[in-house]
Amino acid sequence: MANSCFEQRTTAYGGRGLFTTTLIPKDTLLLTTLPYASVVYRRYRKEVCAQCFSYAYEFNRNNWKVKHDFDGTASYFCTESCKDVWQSTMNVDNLMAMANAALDRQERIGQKLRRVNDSRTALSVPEPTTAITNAEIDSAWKEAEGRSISQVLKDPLDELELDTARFLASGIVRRHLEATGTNSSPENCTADTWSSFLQLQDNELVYTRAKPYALASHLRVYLFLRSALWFYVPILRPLLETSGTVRALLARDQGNAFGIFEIEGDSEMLGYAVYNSGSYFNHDCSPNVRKDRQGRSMAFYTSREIQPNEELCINYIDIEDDASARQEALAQNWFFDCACVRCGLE
Ligand SMILES: C[S@@+](CC[C@H](N)C(=O)[O-])C[C@H]1O[C@@H](n2cnc3c(N)ncnc32)[C@H](O)[C@@H]1O
Repeated sequence: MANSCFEQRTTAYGGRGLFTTTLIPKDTLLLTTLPYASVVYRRYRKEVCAQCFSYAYEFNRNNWKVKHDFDGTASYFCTESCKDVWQSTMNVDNLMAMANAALDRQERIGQKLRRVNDSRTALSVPEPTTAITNAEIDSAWKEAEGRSISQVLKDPLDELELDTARFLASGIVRRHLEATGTNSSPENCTADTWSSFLQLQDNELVYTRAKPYALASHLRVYLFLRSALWFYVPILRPLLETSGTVRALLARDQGNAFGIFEIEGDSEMLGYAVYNSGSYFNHDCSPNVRKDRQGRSMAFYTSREIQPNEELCINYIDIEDDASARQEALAQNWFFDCACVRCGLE
């Protein structure tokens, strides 16, 4: 749900931001948005509802009992109605269930191979250096695309890479449903589109320069995902034969995704999601907007009265910390120097 009391403009410090067009009272709902792509970490698969992200622990339960089983891979739900919504949105034609089962199967194959072969798959990536260029990144992806699809990685993915593969699968399925017009359910109609996803800031170069080792990891995830889905979910092949969709998802996941935290404690991170229209809120160490996860949706409210033409900002990090700790956290995890007024004054 968008609200006409604010609009997107270019900020003075670079990039786009959201600005008010009128005075907005405190506690006004500015936006409610659904994820374009998301993942519940696999270790929480039984405890977090795959549809509404409810955490069983917060309901004094060990796990959820409503299951959708496909080929030995189960998704868990807090209620039958959440399962029904998931079926009619993400799991149209059983696609998400097939993709998750294919990834689990591929993981088991990798684990078996590890027992007989301890070497790592050699990939052509540039030497880790802060001077990595777009051309070098392009050529590493091209080389990966040229690999045989049936070549199985010699070394299994780690837990983080497997969760990344699941995040990518959700984005690929969403893009497929949109492209084939199979997304007529109300949730899919209100969720953002692939073209709005592509408008998000692309952080591939800045991220690869900050964490050069991540490129090899991303290539491995692409090869794993491609061979897993190629044979078991062939309808998704057009989105996998080149790396374009996977690369676009990875480039925008970094720096735009929101953690899915438990509602009460806000300490346990259960997964993450990209909410396209929520990604235009810049960070401020004295924010005027708070975010509030409501099930699968993310809602944004004003936390004070806001004058016309003020920028609307949330906080990406803990704002109780002192200036140097805040700047360090933003540089390390978000790769930018904070341009907010508070940082300028402290
Ligand atoms: C989630 S995006 C926000 C929207 C973004 N400005 C855009 O044009 O798409 C986060 C990016 O916005 C910029 N940004 C956000 N808050 C900032 C701040 N306080 N100071 C400087 N740059 C900021 C950084 O480039 C950061 O990587």
